[in-house]
Amino acid sequence: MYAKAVYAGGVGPLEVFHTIAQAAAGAPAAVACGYFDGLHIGHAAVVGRAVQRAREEGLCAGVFTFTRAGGSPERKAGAGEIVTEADKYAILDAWGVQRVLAPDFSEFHNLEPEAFFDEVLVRRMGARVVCCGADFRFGRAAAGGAALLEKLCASRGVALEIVPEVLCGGVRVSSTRIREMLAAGDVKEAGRLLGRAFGYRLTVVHGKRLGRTIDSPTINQRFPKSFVRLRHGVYAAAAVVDGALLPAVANIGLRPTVEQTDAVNSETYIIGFSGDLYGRQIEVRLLEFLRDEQKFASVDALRARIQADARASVPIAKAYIEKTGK
Ligand SMILES: Cc1cc2nc3c(=O)[nH]c(=O)nc-3n(C[C@H](O)[C@H](O)[C@H](O)COP(=O)(O)O)c2cc1C
Ligand SMILES: Nc1ncnc2c1ncn2[C@@H]1O[C@H](COP(=O)(O)OP(=O)(O)O)[C@@H](O)[C@H]1O
Repeated sequence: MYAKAVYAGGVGPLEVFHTIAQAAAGAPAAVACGYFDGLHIGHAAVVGRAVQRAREEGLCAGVFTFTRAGGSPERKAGAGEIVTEADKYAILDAWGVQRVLAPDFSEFHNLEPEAFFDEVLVRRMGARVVCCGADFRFGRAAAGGAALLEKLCASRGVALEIVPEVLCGGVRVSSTRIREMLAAGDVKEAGRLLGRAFGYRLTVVHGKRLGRTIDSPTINQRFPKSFVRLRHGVYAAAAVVDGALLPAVANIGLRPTVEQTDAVNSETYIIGFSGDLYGRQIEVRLLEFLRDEQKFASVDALRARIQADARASVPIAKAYIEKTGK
């Protein structure tokens, strides 16, 4: 695993450290803390406060988060990830974050809360300001909460901002709520809680070379094993190619008409596009659920249905592209 990566974009290059041990002692910073799966509008409020405090006080805008390959806090066990790790950094970058420390959970889960605060937040991240949500837990066995954090911040001269919960429809915005919506195919509602359309940027891999023969070439993308569960079926979609948003239609599922597999595939026909996208990272955004995946009696029936799906998607995708502007 690489220790440090630099992403371009945002206000400057974003530095990402993947181990605590290799993160050099940081410049004075305002640090947002959390797992931040999905980077929804509640997370945007917490990270946004750190970015704003950093700008006002001449500090570095930092985020402490973590990965879960080697273990997971109990309350997050088994929950699929709403954003891939790479997308998480890209979004934080766009939000104006400059420095991320994202070790694996296994590297710090045994630290006592005081050690976590002093060694990780203050020394490695240079925290002068800490921003988190009211339910932030830290330290071994999640022993530390807001009250202890307040005490530690006060005794070390660190400012603390506990950012109030963000509500949508009177209910707290949460990653759990978004996962439930995605499992039900409700990508529109999930998009409301995310503050952007739900999507993923993944590498385009080779498929069966069948799409091109039925007038609907599709980019095939494989979800990471840890990814959130999506309702299988066909979605109105948009794809980002060379910075342009294009109307598309996507099938998420197992393609029972042409295959027997348990590997979930994302296949997207980009309407009106032609070109070679193999090996590229392409972002697909799901806008609206159209229908369930079906096993068709013939490839001809599948071909006709995909053309009808594309026609159904176009007005939805065009309206989205017009509204989003790019
Ligand atoms: C809009 C759309 C809808 C689809 N719906 C189904 C479906 O209901 N059932 C199915 O078995 N495959 C479905 N597929 C997947 C096709 O089987 C697949 O795209 C086609 O076989 C081409 O495969 P290839 O990309 O490997 O060449 C759909 C694909 C698209 C783009
Ligand atoms: N309009 C389009 N939408 C999606 N992919 C396209 C389009 N036009 C060309 N392509 C290219 O064709 C490939 C898909 O063709 P297809 O016959 O479905 O083959 P595969 O078996 O690799 O899915 C894509 O990976 C991409 O490189």
